[in-house]
Amino acid sequence: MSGPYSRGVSYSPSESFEYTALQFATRRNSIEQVKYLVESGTELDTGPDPALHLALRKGHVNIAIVLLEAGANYEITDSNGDRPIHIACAAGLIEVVKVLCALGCNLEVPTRKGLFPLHLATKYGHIAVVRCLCAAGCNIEVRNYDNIRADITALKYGYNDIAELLDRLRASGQRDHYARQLVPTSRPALKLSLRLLGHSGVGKTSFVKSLGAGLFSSFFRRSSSLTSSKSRPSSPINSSQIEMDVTSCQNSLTFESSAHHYHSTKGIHIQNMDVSNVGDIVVWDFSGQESYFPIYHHFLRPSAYTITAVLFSLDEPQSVQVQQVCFWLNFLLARQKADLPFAEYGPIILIATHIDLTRAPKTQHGDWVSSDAQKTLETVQKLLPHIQNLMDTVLVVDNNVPASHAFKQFKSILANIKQNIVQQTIGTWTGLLEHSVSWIHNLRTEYEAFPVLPRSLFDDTLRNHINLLASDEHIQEMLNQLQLMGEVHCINHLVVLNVPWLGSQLIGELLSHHFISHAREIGVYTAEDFQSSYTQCESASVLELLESMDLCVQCDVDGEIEFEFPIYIQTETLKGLWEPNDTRYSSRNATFGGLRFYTSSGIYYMFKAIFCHIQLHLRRNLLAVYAESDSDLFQWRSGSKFCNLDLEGLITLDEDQQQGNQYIEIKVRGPSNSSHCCFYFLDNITSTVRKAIDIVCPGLLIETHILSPEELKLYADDPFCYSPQLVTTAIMEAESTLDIILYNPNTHSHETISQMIMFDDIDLAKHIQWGCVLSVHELSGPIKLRLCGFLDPPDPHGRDWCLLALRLGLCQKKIAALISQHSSHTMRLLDTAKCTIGALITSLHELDRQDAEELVLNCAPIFKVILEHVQV
Ligand SMILES: Nc1nc2c(ncn2[C@@H]2O[C@H](COP(=O)(O)OP(=O)(O)OP(=O)(O)O)[C@@H](O)[C@H]2O)c(=O)[nH]1
Repeated sequence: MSGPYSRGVSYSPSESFEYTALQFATRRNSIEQVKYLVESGTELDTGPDPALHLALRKGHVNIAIVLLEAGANYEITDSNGDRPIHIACAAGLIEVVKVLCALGCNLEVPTRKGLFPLHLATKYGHIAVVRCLCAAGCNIEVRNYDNIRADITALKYGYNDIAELLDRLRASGQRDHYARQLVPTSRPALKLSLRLLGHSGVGKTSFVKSLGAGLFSSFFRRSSSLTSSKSRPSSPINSSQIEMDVTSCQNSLTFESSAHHYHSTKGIHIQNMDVSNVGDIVVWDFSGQESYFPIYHHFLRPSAYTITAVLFSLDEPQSVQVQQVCFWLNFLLARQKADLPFAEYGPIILIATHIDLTRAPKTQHGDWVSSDAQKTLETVQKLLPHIQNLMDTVLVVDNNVPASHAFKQFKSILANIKQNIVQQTIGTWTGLLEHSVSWIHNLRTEYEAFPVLPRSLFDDTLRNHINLLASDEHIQEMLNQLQLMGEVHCINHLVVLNVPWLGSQLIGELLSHHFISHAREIGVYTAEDFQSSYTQCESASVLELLESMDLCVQCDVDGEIEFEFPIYIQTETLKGLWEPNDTRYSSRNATFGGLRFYTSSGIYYMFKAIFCHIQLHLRRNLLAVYAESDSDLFQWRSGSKFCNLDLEGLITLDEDQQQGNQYIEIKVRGPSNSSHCCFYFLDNITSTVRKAIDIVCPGLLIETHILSPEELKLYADDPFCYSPQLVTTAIMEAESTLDIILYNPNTHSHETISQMIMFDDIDLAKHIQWGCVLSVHELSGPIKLRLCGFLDPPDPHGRDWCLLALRLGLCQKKIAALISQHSSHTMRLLDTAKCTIGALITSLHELDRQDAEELVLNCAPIFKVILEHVQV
């Protein structure tokens, strides 16, 4: 064995001993077998080299932990005279050291050579292990058989950081204090967050002001509103355009910024607020202005400690209210991974504002009654049945009357939520967290000009000022808590110390309509150019932060460093980008192919906020994958052209006038006999686009439609799109996939599946796996979530998850095991069922669940590309 095992604790396993099944399984790293043997009660500590020691020698951490949890003896030595703690410390197996310390293992025993666990960790430079041992109370004064302390060992082997740590621990005499700080207390760590979403002008900021208003200021707000009510903003939705039937796919959501007569929120306004009867909460007021949407995903992660309020104005027609609410619920859902337990997503409440501008009646107690608000809630519930955490109540407010019953009701809802989740937070509050809150406060002053620290500097500073023994995990856990409390915001390797500054000053300015309209048309800046446009902070630091937020990408253009900001690109479509008369692609055998991404029905206007991220990832892809080859990427507003040798790809954001929805189109073309290259080229672009969508909107449902290659070749303005439902149904019904032909109503001709997907090269079939033969486990989280919405509620004819489970071949016992109070039955079924997507579609069809069947047909992958090692 190489590495520290052989050097640190020299080891020669006893040859004469015959291994047990457990030892064999351990050596082979077969965790399943180890678990099986442990569960069947096998002897754990047999022989001179017990399984636990063997696992550690081999570095099989998971097996070692299984054995420890099963009760393996951790205080015995192996044939070499080493205990598990010796082997783990020498090898730096921090996870095992943590478990051993938690079990109370003896840390003051030397190896045969007289090295203590602390000496071993020190000798091999494992500072995390040293911290863990010190926090667990090991003796830092202990000397080995040569009378040498561990800090001297550290110096001898060149680990000055460890030597300094041990020195400081000895000098400060604070070791016990540090250790105590890391222990969770029974104090709840809860600080509720309130997020407000909604179109511009619906009254989010006014709601927050009223929520925070005391009795005296309530009077003031009321009287000032009476004088200002005439200056209510014109709605950002042009009502005259809107004649929407919410059941149809036509829609008219618009975000055109009108000249507001009020002070519209810039970016995200984040503030701490002390709400009477609730306590401290953090309020996140998200501006309704569209230019800020591209960064909201950073701040809309799921959290059980957050309530999200979606506001709408009763002054709008009801169809517009429904459409706006659906937009924001879909917006939120799209930005949250769909695979967490329901309890991880905080509740969502609808708030109807501007009731005072309607003719709604009041009760005798002076409370408003609005059947419109109730109708909007009910319609939304019907349209989006899968949103499980939408509260069954809608609050009706006149934002100018903070003392009204509605605000009291909202406060009591907040207090209830807080009460319900307070138990979950027990065990998260530590002395480290407590000290950090005030420390960060001071740090903010120190870094006032630019309150951002790289994570490594943050960790070092925290250890130097607060706790020398805090491990990376302690700090991570503490940062998670601080982030929930709105004290910091972590983006990749950066820690932002002042979150309100990030939301309002930085983002609020750089993504404001004003800044964007004055930005450079081509969206490219050098650091100096950027500095002259944004003078508030030093440009290098800001650019680093913006790059980690995926707002810009750094490029080296002939030795000069430039930053491309897709969000600022305003250049209109370049002429001559996709010329039919380009001779390379005009021969009869030239190759064409493409597809469109649509959002699933009922979800509108999601792509605009994502498209700048797609452009950013296309640039990164070019730099990472195609840097060496003859490639180029041209980008303009709503489009990119990617060229590699003779292949060309066009990626655009377009709007379907008929459907009233946006889509992303990707098409590629190549010269004669380039099918193979085109196929992988298209796959590379498609994967890059999907990656960007998944990063921004991991919960978004996407449909992939295939464009008619024949019409692409003819440069048709609006080529026919074969829907995923059409293609997958044909694949499932066909005897042989390659025989499939589909009718194109535009050209009145037929196209084969090979033409549509494989650039007419049948050989490529071996690089494809059809979607219907993939396992159901490959269905994306959002599809599964929708299926839960369809199949969880009991069906009057029994056509729900239960019958589906029967059809998928599960026995009664297994079906009974799917029933759970805490998670969706359908989700559990989809996670356990061992069947293909095709079998699921067939079963749903047989069950006559057209809704669920269509969903899977439309959103499941049509095919998956098996990647080759050598690509274009
Ligand atoms: N009459 C009446 N006016 C309201 C009500 N709520 C808000 N307003 C007015 O509507 C205007 C816009 O309100 P804001 O609270 O700033 O809107 P917002 O949702 O924060 O808008 P953005 O910051 O642009 O996203 C202001 O002039 C408010 O005084 C309400 O319930 N009744």
